[in-house]
Amino acid sequence: MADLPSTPLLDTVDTPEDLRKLDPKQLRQLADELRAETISAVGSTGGHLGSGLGVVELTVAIHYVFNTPDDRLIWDVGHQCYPHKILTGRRDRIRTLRQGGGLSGFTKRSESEYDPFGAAHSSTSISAALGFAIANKLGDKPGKGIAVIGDGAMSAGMAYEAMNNAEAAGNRLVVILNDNDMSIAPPVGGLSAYLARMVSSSEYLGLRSLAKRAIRKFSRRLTAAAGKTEEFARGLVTGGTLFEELGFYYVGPIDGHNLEHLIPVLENVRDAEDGPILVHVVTKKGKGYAPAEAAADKYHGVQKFDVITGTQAKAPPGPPAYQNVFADQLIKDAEHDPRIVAITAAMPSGTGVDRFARAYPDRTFDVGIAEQHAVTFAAGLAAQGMRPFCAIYSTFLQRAYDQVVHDVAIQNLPVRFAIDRAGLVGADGATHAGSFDVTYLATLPNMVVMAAADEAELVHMTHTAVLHDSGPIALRYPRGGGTGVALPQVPQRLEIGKGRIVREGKTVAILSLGTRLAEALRAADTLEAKGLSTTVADLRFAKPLDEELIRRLLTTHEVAVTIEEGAIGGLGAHVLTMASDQGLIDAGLKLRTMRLPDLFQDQDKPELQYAEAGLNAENIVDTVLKALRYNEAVVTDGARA
Ligand SMILES: Cc1ncc(C[n+]2csc(CCOP(=O)(O)OP(=O)(O)O)c2C)c(N)n1
Ligand SMILES: CC(=O)[C@@H](O)[C@H](O)COP(=O)(O)O
Ligand SMILES: [Mg+2]
Repeated sequence: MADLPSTPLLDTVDTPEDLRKLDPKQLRQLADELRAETISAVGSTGGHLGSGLGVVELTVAIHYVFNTPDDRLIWDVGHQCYPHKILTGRRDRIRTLRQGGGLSGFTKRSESEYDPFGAAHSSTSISAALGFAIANKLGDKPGKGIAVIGDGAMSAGMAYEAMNNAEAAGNRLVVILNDNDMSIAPPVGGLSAYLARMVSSSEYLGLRSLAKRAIRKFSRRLTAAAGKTEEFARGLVTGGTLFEELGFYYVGPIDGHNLEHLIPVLENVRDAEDGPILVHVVTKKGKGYAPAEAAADKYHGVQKFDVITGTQAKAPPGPPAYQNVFADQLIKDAEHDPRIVAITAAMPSGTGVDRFARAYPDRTFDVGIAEQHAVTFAAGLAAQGMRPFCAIYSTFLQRAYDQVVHDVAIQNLPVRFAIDRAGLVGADGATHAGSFDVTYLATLPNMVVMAAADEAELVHMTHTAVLHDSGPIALRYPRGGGTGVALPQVPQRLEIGKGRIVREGKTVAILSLGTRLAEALRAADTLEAKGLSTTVADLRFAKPLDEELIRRLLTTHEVAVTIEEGAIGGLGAHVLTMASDQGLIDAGLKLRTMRLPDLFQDQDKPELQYAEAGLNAENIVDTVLKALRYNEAVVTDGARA
């Protein structure tokens, strides 16, 4: 393990109360030590780094100036909150970040009173902070709502819905816009260009013009306070802003790494009688760590790394990642079909859309963090005869559900949903798990839902989706690398609603959807060894079901088990409904469904998460044996209990 950094001042600070006892002159040293500790911790765990490094000074300043936890501090997304965790009583566990049983990589209410609101999906902070502010106002309790939101997160509609409604909070609401001119990838769109213009065109005002302007903007108290400090003067920009039009007092742009600017400005904002106030802070993603500052992604999310060199641990060479298999097939299809376009909502590399963009820049659209818009935009494209692929993580597509139903499914428009990160995702935990897409999509009329069992299947499904023009279609696949099967040279067009038999048996039927197929096959080996002849089917489609195949399996086997990487209400529920509707269980068939448990699973290694979920080969065997009321010992002898 690398040497731990020397942090004599940070060692004296366990909570913000300790921090607030320091002399302002000590804060620079504290920030430097906090940064070193953050780098050291993430070096040993991996995780989100660049965003946290960019808000080290801001974290120190906010806790120094405001009265947390009574002032309710909400970090948007929460991926930048590691320095905050270190300062709020969790330093002793900071090297457990994102590990099983350890600290979450995001803010989490159950972890600390300094995390008043859990996050991980973006752009919720202003709404939540407004809720806290209004509740305190109505309850006559002290405490503001403070939202820290990034420029990337500011691209989502929710942020504007909240600002549009914020006036009632008055000075109880403070929004700090952390503008580092980066999302996960470089930011896109008009808002980003607007912020860039504001930053590049701003001039620091002299004290006199500040006074004039401040009289116009703020109450007398704030004006008087502001007049005392040249630093505050530097923080105000001339001219109206979009935020002012929305009813906020705008302060900024401010250098977010300069504590001598930040502290007085935040003190004035804290003491302002009017509001709500938006403070525009300019920071650098990856600040203070050369390898991060130099990286194209500013070290947004990293593997464990060597702190001295910044070299990240390399994953051992293995099969290609699912998102790249998807993108590469789409690129091949797009060669012959100019109607194919790809859409990402601020996740170009995670979804493989960056590869598509390199091949077809004009046919690629990064819409920013705007999943709802992405889906309706795709619906418009589809209605006009294009073949749009909306590549969105399962968890983030949740946000666009109404658009999926209302704009796509009801109109039966051929939008293609490439649903990445389906199933359990590991270190990001419950907020990012792709547990619900089969449930929420397969319930919709017109929708076709496919799940790839391996990367070869993903090639076929991508190609099938390209050619499916009669309505919406979704293909889902997990995070990470494939199974290592050979990729097909020629992709097949799959027949919609038709599964395949992978292994034929007589007594037990395992009906698998998605990448649990490998576990189903392992289970079949064990069952065969116990004398139970086992069929394994890869259903491929959760909707429409292959009713013919399912009926055959359910009527010719003694026990049937469905298995999937999704929550209740998915494949199992649909098979059960079909079996019940068609009277297939009346004659005594033993039908069992295996799916994710009805709880939000915390972060861990994916294989341990699946073991905890009870979706491994051993669990399948166990389910079958229990269904057949076999006694293991008797089974081994080949006799029935
Ligand atoms: C609804 C939603 N979509 C996508 C993401 C994935 N995501 C996490 S952080 C991030 C970039 C955020 O950029 P910004 O708010 O500027 O914060 P920074 O990382 O620059 O500090 C994205 C796209 C998410 N968390 N939530
Ligand atoms: C914070 C956030 O939402 C993303 O950074 C997410 O952690 C990315 O996950 P992947 O690593 O699966 O792309
Ligand atoms: Mg940003």
